[in-house]
Amino acid sequence: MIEVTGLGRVFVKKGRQAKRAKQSGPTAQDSRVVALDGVNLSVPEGETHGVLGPNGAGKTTLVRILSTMLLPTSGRALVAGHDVTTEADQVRRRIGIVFGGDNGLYTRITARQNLVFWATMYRVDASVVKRRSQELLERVGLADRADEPVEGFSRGMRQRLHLARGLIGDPAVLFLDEPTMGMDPLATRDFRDLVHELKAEGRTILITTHDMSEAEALCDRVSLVDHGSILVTEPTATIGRMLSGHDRIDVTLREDQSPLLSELTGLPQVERVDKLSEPGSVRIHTVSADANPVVLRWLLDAGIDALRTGRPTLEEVYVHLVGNRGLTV
Ligand SMILES: Nc1ncnc2c1ncn2[C@@H]1O[C@H](COP(=O)(O)OP(=O)(O)OP(=O)(O)O)[C@@H](O)[C@H]1O
Repeated sequence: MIEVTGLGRVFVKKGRQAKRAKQSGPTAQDSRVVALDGVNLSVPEGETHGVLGPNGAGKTTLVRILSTMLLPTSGRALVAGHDVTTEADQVRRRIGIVFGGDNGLYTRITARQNLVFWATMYRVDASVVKRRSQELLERVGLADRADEPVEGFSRGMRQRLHLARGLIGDPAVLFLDEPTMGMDPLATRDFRDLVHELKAEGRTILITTHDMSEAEALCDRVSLVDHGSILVTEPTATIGRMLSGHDRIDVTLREDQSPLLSELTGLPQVERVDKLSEPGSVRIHTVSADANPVVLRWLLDAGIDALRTGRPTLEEVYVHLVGNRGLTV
């Protein structure tokens, strides 16, 4: 549904931006910014795909190119079978875009008027505009506020209206750029439920986020992006496997077992042992998945049976590859 091959985007800083770069010293002299650098990505129909990365990684640039708002400087991207550069009109008819923040809503007019306006922009057939607007207002829980000006809406309500706006053209592909940024936990939960419903309808969804729990809750697969490149694309559920040398076992030691700690740390199959916040609990990082059975046997023989094994989480993989820049958990 989304096929990206060798996609690149270089920005050339102009005017004051370029002058500032030149003044900042020899390393900053280059006025070119490589926002995307040879990105390859394939998102099949019906998948919810997360694009994660720190500020400036290139996430928004990717979404802007895929939604035909920005031209790439190299490479190619197909969305719903159409080229974003040469068939932009065809692409636009099949996509919906939801950006976080306030862009794209007219606050002095009502929620319903916003939808009717955007329906016209999306060339939705006049005979269905009224019905579809009402359906969407109901769907996002705004039917009872539909005829109030948007300026009185909370952040969560605005974001739900954004989603309704993104759905006005009944899109096969939906782009969500930081959709729950700044929302409170309840509004976030409702918004995620809506995204689940859209996924169940078979829509393809590309979502950018800093939020690991959001990616884990919504995405079938994730791509980690940094400095304009995709570092890894993996199923969310199994991404921990890629840190194969980082399997871990959590154990809780009774007080009389604490002398075993130094023996445990000295085992050749153990990479390191970290204290956890719970008293007596430690996390054992083994040197490889193969080492786990040996360490587990040792623990059981030593009478330590309060234990849990696990793979690294998405957050741990992110921190391993990107560092903790831009992380929200
Ligand atoms: N119009 C522009 N002119 C110059 N540089 C730009 C422009 N738009 C983006 N950039 C640069 O391209 C790089 C990628 O930016 P982009 O907005 O895609 O990152 P992002 O991953 O979406 O970051 P954030 O999480 O902060 O939204 C950054 O270095 C940014 O400064």
